[in-house]
Amino acid sequence: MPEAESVTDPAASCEDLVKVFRSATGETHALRGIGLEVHPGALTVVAGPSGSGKSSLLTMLGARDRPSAGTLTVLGGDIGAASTRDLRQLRRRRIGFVPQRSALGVFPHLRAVDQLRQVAGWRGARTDDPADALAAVGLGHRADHLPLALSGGEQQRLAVALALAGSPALIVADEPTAELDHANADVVVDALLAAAAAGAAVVISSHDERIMHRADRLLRLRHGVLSSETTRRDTTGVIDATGRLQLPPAVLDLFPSRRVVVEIGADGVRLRAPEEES
Ligand SMILES: Nc1ncnc2c1ncn2[C@@H]1O[C@H](COP(=O)(O)OP(=O)(O)OP(=O)(O)O)[C@@H](O)[C@H]1O
Repeated sequence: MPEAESVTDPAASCEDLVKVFRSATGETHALRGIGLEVHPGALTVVAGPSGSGKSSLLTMLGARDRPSAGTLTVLGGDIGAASTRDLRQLRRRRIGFVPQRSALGVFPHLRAVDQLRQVAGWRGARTDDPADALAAVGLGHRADHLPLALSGGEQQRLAVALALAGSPALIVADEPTAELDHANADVVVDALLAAAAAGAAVVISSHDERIMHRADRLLRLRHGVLSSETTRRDTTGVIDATGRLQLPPAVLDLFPSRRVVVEIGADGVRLRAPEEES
């Protein structure tokens, strides 16, 4: 897989990204044409109601699934075109991933400290101190434990430590604080922000407003499309490839009849509800 990206390139980007799941009972369109970029040095949070497509999107950004249509580039590689072997290498060496069921993100038969050594080794970082990595997620006292001896929240924090081990270029975590209390959620977000500050591109999904407030960039999904993008400076609606405009939820509330008058003037474009005086 070509790895021609430069330091200023997005770590991951997609255009018109579509994911359709097919089963005996029919098709589910989980993602309906998404365009976005994930940047190094920033924490991007993906939010949205249950079923809006967060896991489907993160699974693909983590190079664990291929698009049904559209383009997806991760760390310079075209995910739709890459061989299974190339994808496996990319994931192992350069992407830290925390699955939604975090127990699936740990190795059941290895002590916590040995798991960290193993993963850091894959990423060419054999000098990393596993004790530091465990301490960073508040698990310093669990180094010699097997996952079975850890609580659900501790397993989730171990999965985060493994995703961070060896400083991968891209870290993708699907609801990495879902099983944690506020204090431990803050510890995990601190660790993810530290990785971003060190240059990684970090993208996580979350339902937690407190975590959304800590994001450098907040992307909201609705019914498989991107509905808004909020940075520390502003909130923008999203126009898809066919020209449909997705308004941020707070703005949508201003259009109760779901109709909009578009006025084009010398100063720019104004959107108003038909009920509103022009
Ligand atoms: N493997 C699959 N096979 C069939 N349908 C699927 C599959 N995975 C997800 N879906 C469907 O795709 C849609 C999006 O699911 P996804 O898990 O991406 O949403 P989500 O926003 O992560 O939801 P949650 O917050 O509940 O985890 C849902 O309608 C879901 O039922």
